[in-house]
Amino acid sequence: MSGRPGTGPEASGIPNVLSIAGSDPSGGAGIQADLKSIAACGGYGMAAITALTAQNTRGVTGVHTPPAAFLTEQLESVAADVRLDAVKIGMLANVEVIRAVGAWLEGLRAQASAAGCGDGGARPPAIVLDPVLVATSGDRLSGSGSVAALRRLLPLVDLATPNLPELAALCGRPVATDWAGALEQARELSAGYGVLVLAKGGHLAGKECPDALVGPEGVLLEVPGERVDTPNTHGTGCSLSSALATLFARTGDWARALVLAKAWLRGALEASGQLEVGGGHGPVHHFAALWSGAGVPREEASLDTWWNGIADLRESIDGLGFIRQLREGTLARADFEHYLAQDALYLQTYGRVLSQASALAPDLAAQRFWAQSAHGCMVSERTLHQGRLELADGALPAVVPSATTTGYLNHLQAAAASGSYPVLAAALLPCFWLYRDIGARLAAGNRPDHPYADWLAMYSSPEFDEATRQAIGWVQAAANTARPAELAAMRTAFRESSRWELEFFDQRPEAATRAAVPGPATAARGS
Ligand SMILES: Nc1ncnc2c1ncn2[C@@H]1O[C@H](COP(=O)(O)OP(=O)(O)O)[C@@H](O)[C@H]1O
Ligand SMILES: Cc1ncc(COP(=O)(O)OP(=O)(O)O)c(N)n1
Repeated sequence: MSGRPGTGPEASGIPNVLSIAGSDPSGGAGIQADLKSIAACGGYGMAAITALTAQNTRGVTGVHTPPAAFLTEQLESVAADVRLDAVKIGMLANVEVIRAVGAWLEGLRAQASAAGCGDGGARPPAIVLDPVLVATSGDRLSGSGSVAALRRLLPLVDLATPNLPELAALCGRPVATDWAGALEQARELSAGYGVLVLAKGGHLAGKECPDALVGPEGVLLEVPGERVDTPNTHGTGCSLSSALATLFARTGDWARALVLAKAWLRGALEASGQLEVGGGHGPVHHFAALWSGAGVPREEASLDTWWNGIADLRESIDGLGFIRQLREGTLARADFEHYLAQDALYLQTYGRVLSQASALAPDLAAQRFWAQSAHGCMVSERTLHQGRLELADGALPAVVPSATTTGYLNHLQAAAASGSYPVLAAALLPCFWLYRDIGARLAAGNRPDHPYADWLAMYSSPEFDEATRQAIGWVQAAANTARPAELAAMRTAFRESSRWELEFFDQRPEAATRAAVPGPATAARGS
């Protein structure tokens, strides 16, 4: 999913990104949203205005469209002077305007091929088309005949980002009612017009909000996402498409740009309540991350990137006989009890380390989260283990910690001893995230007569899901403001804990017997 070779900013590393879009005077959508998004994502933003709208967070009351020839004049003026690394196209109010943009794009292409693209000559910018037809409020933003004209624009762009109604209109089909239907329409559009398509889940019903890059053969990358519970979704399409254009210009890869843009937009949606703008669908908080000190989206600070970076370990965990047998309910009781005994030993020290994260936390809310997690670990999970292992309250299983249990706990205690809250939080996260991930798949095999039904239910419960979501949020917040060396240490700690999780699931009873070496974990357990 890389772009054309060489596309991207020159020496400064700051790409020049042009938005060709309408004006939203309330600032949440159109060129205003685009310029904020481009700046928030690390680009230099420019805007050629296609139309003036009179609108606010409740709706659109008027549209004024200047002559298409004047748009062409704006585009030619900017392009004659400024190197364009990416272009985002938004609201094009009528067929004449769409044709003017199409003619300008063809001119750019012709210039690039005449100059010998790739040989040090002018390169065409990456083009993102957000085919705006109707605003969130339901008001039309493009006139009749626009759909056919937009279809002719598609082969001239690199990526199209229609929402579900726009996708359906471009395909000439009814609006998709589920994600599978949306992906199929996106594939059809991609194959029909030779363009990469971003299928967007914003208009789906339900708590999931996925997006997917789709090519002529089907899905290239799907990025899942939970729906943020907010009315402030005005301009999400404009913001995402300009963020994508900017981040593609910075990374040269659509998949990497999407992962970063989606995480950034999520933060902007979550922080939208901090703004007090209008009484309808308010804007997202484009600068939430920037103003919090996190800076522009960085791949190395994105937890989605970390998660993708442990795909090999996750695959290995999924492939373990232990996990398969646990799901099927065929795991031998002795094996399960061995695992539980080691887990009980692990959790006692893990609870202490969670308490240390609370002690190191930078603010009261984070302090409370880690303290509650320590409490949850010590009470609920120990209760489950004690019940299954038939232990008296507070008693530990009469086994020695395995080399794996000891090694994992040593790693966590070393993170705590480093005194760095971000590093410790990162080290603690896989025990939430990997369990939630595995728990969701294990839960699919759960049934009332499953021998380990209560255990499977705990790790797929809404409470554990929520705790994991919050843990991810706290670690992401810490990563956002971490300096490069600390960020690298966080990522190493996260991967190392994930590797220990794999080993923990893979340990065998005989390995534990061999490895009865008391280490620091044992000492901590006894105190
Ligand atoms: N409530 C929400 N929570 C999380 N992401 C959302 C939410 N609403 C929209 N999005 C995301 O915003 C982007 C724009 O989506 P969509 O609403 O489908 O397009 P448009 O704004 O063009 O109508 C997509 O990445 C989508 O997943
Ligand atoms: C001037 C202008 N352009 C585009 C839109 C539609 O914006 P979009 O990002 O698709 O967001 P929604 O408002 O539909 O969520 C607009 N309203 N005004």
